[in-house]
Amino acid sequence: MKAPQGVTLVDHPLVQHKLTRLRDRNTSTKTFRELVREIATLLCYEVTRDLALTQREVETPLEVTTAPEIAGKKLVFASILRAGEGMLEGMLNLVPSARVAHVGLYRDPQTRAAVEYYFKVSESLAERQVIVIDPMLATGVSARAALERLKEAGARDLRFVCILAAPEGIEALRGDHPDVPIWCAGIDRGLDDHGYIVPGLGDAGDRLYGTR
Ligand SMILES: O=P(O)(O)OC[C@H]1O[C@H](OP(=O)(O)OP(=O)(O)O)[C@H](O)[C@@H]1O
Ligand SMILES: O=c1cc[nH]c(=O)[nH]1
Ligand SMILES: [Mg+2]
Repeated sequence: MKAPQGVTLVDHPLVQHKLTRLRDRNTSTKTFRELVREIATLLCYEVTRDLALTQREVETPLEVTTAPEIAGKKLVFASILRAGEGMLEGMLNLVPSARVAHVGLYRDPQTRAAVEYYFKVSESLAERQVIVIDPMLATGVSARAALERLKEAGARDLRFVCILAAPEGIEALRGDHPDVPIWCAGIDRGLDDHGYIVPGLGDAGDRLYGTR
C-alpha cells in the first residue's frame, strides 16, 4: 500500500525481509525478539535522518577543524508498554544517550479502550524531540492515548514509529494528532473483528514475551 500523507513507509529490503520473518507464525520467540530489535534499529536510522546538526571545533591528530554534531537536547524514546520495550534496545543501539520515557497502556480486549497503568517521563520534555515507539498501530486507540498523555506532560515535537500499521490506525492517529508524523515498515490491509491487524503478525507483546 502507498503511504498516505504524513507517513514514511520504510521499504528498505532488509526491513521488508525481516518483517516477513516476523509475520511467519513459525518464527520462535527468540528470533521474533531479535527481529523486532533489528527492525527498530533500521527504523531509528530513518526517523533520525533529518536531525538538526551544528558545527563544533574538533582537534584531530593532525589539525583543528570544524565538524558536525547533533544539535539540541538529547532525544527521548517513549516506549508504549509492553511491546514497545521490544523496540527500545534496537533504538538505543543507535542513540545510546537518549532519555527513555515509559507509557504503560493496554488495550482492553472487551471495550478496546486504552487502560493506563504507568507513566514516567524525563524532565524538560518540551525541549526535546520525543520518538514514540510501539510495534503495532491497529485501531490507534493506544497511540492516541499515549500521544495525548505525552503532550499533557509537555511534549511538543513528537514522532511515532511502529513496525506495522493498519489504515484505520493511521487515519485515527493523523486525525487526532496531525502534527505527529509516522514511520513504519508496513501498512496492512485492515483490522479483523477483534481489532487485530490483518494479515499482520499476531499479538506483538505475546510473541515477544512468549505469553498466552
Ligand atoms: O492500535 P491499538 O488498537 O490500540 O492496538 C495496538 C496496541 O496493542 C498492542 O498492545 P497491547 O494492548 O496488546 O498491550 P501489550 O503491549 O501489553 O501486549 C500494541 O503493542 C499496541 O500498543
Ligand atoms: O494486530 C495487533 C493489534 C493490536 N496489537 C497487536 O499486538 N497486534
Ligand atoms: Mg499485546
